[in-house]
Amino acid sequence: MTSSAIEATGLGKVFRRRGGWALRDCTFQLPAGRVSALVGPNGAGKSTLLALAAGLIAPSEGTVTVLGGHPADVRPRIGFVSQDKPLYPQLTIAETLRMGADLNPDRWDADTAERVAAGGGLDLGARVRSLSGGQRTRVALALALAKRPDLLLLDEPVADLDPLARHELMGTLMATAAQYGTTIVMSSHVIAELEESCDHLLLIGDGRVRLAGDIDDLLAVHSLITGPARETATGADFDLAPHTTVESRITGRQVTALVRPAGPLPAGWQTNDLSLEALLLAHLRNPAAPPLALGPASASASPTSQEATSASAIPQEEPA
Ligand SMILES: Nc1ncnc2c1ncn2[C@@H]1O[C@H](COP(=O)(O)OP(=O)(O)OP(=O)(O)O)[C@@H](O)[C@H]1O
Repeated sequence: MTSSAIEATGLGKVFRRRGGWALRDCTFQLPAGRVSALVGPNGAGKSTLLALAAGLIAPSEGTVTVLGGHPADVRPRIGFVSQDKPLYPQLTIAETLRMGADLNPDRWDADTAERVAAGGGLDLGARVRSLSGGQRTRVALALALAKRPDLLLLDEPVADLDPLARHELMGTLMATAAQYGTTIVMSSHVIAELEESCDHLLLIGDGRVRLAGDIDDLLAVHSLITGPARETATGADFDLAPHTTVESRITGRQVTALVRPAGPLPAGWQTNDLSLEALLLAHLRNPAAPPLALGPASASASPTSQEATSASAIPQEEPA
């Protein structure tokens, strides 16, 4: 069975001044040694979730266990790159890296720190305050990677990098994960990027878990289907019961739908290729679609497409 790097139970966070829940009733497990994508619309609670896992803020309710312990106790084993990448503006890059080495004497990888920071032609003597947003990101990633963390939490890590830097640093991240078995959890709005690098998904919306599981398993339990609409006195219609419909659209006499099949599809319906992007966009467009969390059992044993169409392959479907 896959062990968990992050395990949350009923996790919630409310920021008192505003009074609203940034995160509510989140229960999920993110597997160790894998690369997980954290996705959700603006304000969904992704940064809040990563800050809770990094031990920077405390939950208002529920618990989060990280690397088997309390986040604050395992902080030396966590690398965290937050969205605002806080660095000391008056220090040079070289001084920043020295500070990283001083703070992490037992784990520091000076070669990695210099290689990542100096990539893209950056002068290590430059002051942090003179750096562009993307250059600061490079320094923040150098600090996080040089710590040789067991868990890397990255909040939109490449959003402000140019295409070459993005390619280079994503390659470095993936190589690190492969070489050291580092668990990576990264939030991003760029689905194509996540599709290339991640094998596990956590989609949150409105502070709650909407979709969780191995990406291959999640794709296997959904089908993008097209079929004929019925002519009725009031217009075109269709009935996809007993399948769970995430999204449907009628164009002329044809219906296109993303469903979680609960058995064989109706005669005359075709199944089309489903990409991660199509799966995510359909869930993002339909926040009322029933949430689905595939547990670790399905992560270690991917369902075949036939098993995936049976109700038993959809273990934790909940009402919307
Ligand atoms: N320090 C804070 N004080 C008050 N409210 C906060 C604070 N941090 C976050 N929030 C609120 O919590 C909710 C979730 O915010 P969060 O930054 O976690 O979302 P996000 O998914 O990371 O969004 P984005 O994709 O825009 O970065 C939002 O409504 C936000 O306004």
